[in-house]
Amino acid sequence: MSFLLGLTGSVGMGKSTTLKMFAEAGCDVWDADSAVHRLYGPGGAAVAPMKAAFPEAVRDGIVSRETLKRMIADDPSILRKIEQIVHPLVAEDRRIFIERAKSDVAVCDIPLLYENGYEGIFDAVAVVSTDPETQKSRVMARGTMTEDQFELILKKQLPDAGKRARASYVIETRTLPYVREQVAQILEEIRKGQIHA
Ligand SMILES: CC(C)(COP(=O)(O)OP(=O)(O)OC[C@H]1O[C@@H](n2cnc3c(N)ncnc32)[C@H](O)[C@@H]1O)[C@@H](O)C(=O)NCCC(=O)NCCS
Ligand SMILES: Nc1ncnc2c1ncn2[C@@H]1O[C@H](COP(=O)(O)OP(=O)(O)OP(=O)(O)O)[C@@H](O)[C@H]1O
Repeated sequence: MSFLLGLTGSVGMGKSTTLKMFAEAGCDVWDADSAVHRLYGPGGAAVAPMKAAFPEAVRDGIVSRETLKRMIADDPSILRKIEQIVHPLVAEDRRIFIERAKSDVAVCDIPLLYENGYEGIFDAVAVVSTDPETQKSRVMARGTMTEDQFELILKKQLPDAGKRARASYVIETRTLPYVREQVAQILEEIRKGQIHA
């Protein structure tokens, strides 16, 4: 069985970028946003239930994130309904990954790890973090969210300080080489701990 490391952090803090570095270091990795993409895509398990709940958001057999974002902008309470449909399906996808993971350390990137109370699944949790100005400028530079959407998502998330306080490890996502260094250090620590356990 793999040592299970949870990876989280607020929107735009650098989860996906950091997860890639864990993968490059030999870890089996899984991420919730990609699972949502698969579930919304052709043949995805979320397509039928989403079509039943939000017919206008499903076209040509796929869930349109653009339409969802417009709908959420008009009525923010819709996000909660989407979550009720999507989160159990994401949890099942994650369970299968964990069951099949083969590397000594396996990493799951979950944006809402603390908000949804998933801490207990993991042996340790790493939080990616940077200052709020960098965070916002990264999200805005991506051009996929308006400022209002960013603020709405941010409000739904446990503040960065709370995440840092609960973390086993905090990864400062200042520069890419520095993140790589911290990833190597964490893996070394985990592996040492396993050997001495
Ligand atoms: C709102 C949607 C349409 C936005 O799509 P978009 O392609 O622009 O963004 P993407 O999915 O890549 O998410 C970007 C980031 O937003 C944050 N985020 C997304 N959904 C949520 C949510 N329900 N609550 C808080 N933060 C969220 C996360 O930090 C995530 O990494 C989409 O995220 C969605 O359908 N969310 C509901 C499913 C969900 O809760 N996903 C979160 C992981 S399980
Ligand atoms: N350590 C870093 N140094 C410099 N830029 C970074 C670093 N980490 C991430 N970035 C940049 O910040 C942006 C957001 O990073 P990333 O997509 O990894 O964040 P995320 O937390 O997965 O975002 P989301 O919550 O929206 O899914 C990207 O454009 C990425 O290139």
